[in-house]
Amino acid sequence: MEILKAAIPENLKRAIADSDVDDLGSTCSSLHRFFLHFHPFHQMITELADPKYALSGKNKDAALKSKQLGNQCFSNADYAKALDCYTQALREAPLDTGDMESNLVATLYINRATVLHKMSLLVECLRDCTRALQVCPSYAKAWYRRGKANALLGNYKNAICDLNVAKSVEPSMGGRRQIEGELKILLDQCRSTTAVVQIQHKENNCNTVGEMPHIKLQCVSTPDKGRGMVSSCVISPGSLVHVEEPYAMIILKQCRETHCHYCLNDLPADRVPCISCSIPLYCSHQCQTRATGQMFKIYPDYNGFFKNLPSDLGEYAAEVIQCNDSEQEIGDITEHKHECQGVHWPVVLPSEIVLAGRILARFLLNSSPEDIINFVERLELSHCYKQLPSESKLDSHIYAIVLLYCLQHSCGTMFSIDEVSISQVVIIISQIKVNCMTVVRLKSIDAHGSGHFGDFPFQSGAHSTSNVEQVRVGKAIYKAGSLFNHSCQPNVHAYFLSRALYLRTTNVVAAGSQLELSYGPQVGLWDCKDRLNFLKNEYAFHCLCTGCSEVNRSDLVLNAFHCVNPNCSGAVLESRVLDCEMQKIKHFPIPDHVDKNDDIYEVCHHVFKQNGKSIHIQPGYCLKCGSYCDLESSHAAVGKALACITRLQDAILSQQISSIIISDALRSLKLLRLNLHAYNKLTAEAEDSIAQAFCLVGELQLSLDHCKASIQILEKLYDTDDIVIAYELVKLSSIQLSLDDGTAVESISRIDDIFSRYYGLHADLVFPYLQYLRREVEKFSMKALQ
Ligand SMILES: C[S@@+](CC[C@H](N)C(=O)[O-])C[C@H]1O[C@@H](n2cnc3c(N)ncnc32)[C@H](O)[C@@H]1O
Repeated sequence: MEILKAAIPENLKRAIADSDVDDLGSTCSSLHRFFLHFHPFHQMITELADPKYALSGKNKDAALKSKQLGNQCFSNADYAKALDCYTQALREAPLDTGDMESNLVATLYINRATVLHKMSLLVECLRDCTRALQVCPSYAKAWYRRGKANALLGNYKNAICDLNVAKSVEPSMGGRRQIEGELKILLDQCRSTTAVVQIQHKENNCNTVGEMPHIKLQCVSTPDKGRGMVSSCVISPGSLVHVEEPYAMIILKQCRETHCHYCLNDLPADRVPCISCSIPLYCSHQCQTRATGQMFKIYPDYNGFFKNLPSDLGEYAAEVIQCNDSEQEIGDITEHKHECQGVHWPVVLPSEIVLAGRILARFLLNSSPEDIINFVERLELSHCYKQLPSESKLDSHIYAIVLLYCLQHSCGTMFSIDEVSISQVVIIISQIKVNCMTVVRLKSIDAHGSGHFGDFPFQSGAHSTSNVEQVRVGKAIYKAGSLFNHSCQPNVHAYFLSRALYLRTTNVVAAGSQLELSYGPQVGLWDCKDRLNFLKNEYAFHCLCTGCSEVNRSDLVLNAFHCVNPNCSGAVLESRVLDCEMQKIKHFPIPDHVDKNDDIYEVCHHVFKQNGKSIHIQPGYCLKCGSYCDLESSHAAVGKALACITRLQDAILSQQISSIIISDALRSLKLLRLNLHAYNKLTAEAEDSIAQAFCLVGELQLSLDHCKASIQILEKLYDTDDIVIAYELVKLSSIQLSLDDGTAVESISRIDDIFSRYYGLHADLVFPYLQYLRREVEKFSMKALQ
């Protein structure tokens, strides 16, 4: 890409840098003309899109090599490695090798099932057996392995059926005898138990709870933020106001090996590869089918096989093999289909560009190629082309042309590549910048660094804090979701279940007020200046929300220094923050109305003694008492203290905490408290690190004290019932539980309240750790009763 960029003539680069939407026809056709005569461009497109260079295609030899490696690892009892090798082999193996009796894919599924069995992952083992049977229904070993897994799961009747089918299709006498022996044992076990009988064939399913929004929202035009969403009635906190499936979605590159490429949930151990290329991995055949439109089925007619079995067994076998097929519904998304030939471009191009390709492919699915002229208009998304920096305008021109050529190779000649189609894609790329949502998942992670999405991170009594982390897993365009504007003091919370976007109110929303979510920055997270810069760089707009236009305490104190007067609670600001805050202070409506108990009065009373618009304050002067503070020496002291805290954080990461490092950190904390405002976020972060360190060395009471100190500061920066506080309370409660401290009950009840307001009925699905916390509360109640 850099070669292309460097070769573009300067005057063309300038024209693109200065261009507005109306100029796109001319800039796009000039750049296109230039590339058509530039040999490296054609070479690049060939390497990206020609199936001849498809290194990510299926490859039987590579699959056999990976299989052999897997067999070696299995013999050495290295099951984790064997699992990886067989999965890799499944990624590489072509499905239809023509040989139904010893189909490579079926063999690989059974090899992997054997490993999963050894690892005690029986449900996963069962699913792999079923997959092997879907490719090769007469595979005796697969029925046998399935029977063994079902028996261990207590599904005795199914296990008996599996082994009976295995016996019917097993060609060797010795094999049949072995199965008979197993059957005898099973029949005895079955007689002595009243086991639950259930055909265990279900694939992984995407979790959802069927809650639907009941409130009707309207899209209105606003004077300062364009279109926005409002409700005509009052909405109470915790109400679900919007649910939507994405128009297009893409997994982030760093999650390709860990999350399903369709639903973005965690990949299970029995992950399923794409049928036609070696790139995506899915959590189930259901997701794979929805992403590619290809059914996992090569056996055209199972009936011949079923007919040879006794009728009851035939019915059973049919149900096992065909169950997933009947549940398949292929929507019109199939977003990987046009990328699925093992060619390079979907792997190499940035995620946003591949997402633009998915949007275009979906549009073309329901429209004729000439409609490309209306592509942007029909999508009805706002864009920011004019506001983009020069470099981004050039990049979007280059990527639009490259993407269109790649798509043309992959989809056939469905549209002509000219100034119209190129400028439409340039705008789509700028629409993605403004409208794309980052899909995140909550993860609980313990202080030792091991992460858990679904499980509970530690056993009660272990010394560990449990942190909540948000992990970015994908990017998506939600057409209606894009109509919600941003606020740094949002009244709506966005979260994702599988692919769906859920929006829930967190506060009371008055009738006619806008429903606004946060695009990332929030009051309490960063100060106003940082939020404005972030939104300008990432989304190309100047934020006009209440948080950025009206004075609030959090922005005044988050990065503030301490007044020289030790008893004064006033904030002292450096020029970077003061410039931004002064604008807000000058427009603060009625200073007389600031109540003495008001939290703003607490930190900047002096300012309001001055006269409205003529207010003048210098950096370094206390906003409450007017005293001067030498910020240079404060900066030096804070810098030294922070270096010590960073050393502590490194020691936590490498688990090399010494008493010297902790003592240094405690001295640094004192320095921070002396020099920084009492609600400065850096102090909260230092308190938090010290709490973690004390926890790791088993000093739980000290850990608890510092964790509480950190939360007390954060409660001043955020609302006390903000979700961020709930995440911090998760840490606090984990320490309280380790100490067997009954106040954990109060923390957990606060966590529960906040989570149900932010996630409603989905709280346990989004963060399963809550169930563990509630069980601990029950234990406390039981103890109290004894
Ligand atoms: C995802 S769109 C939201 C819907 C948009 N207002 C529309 O008319 O389509 C994001 C765009 O809305 C506008 N916007 C959203 N929140 C804003 C805010 N807090 N301040 C100013 N403009 C905002 C900006 O133009 C931004 O690029």
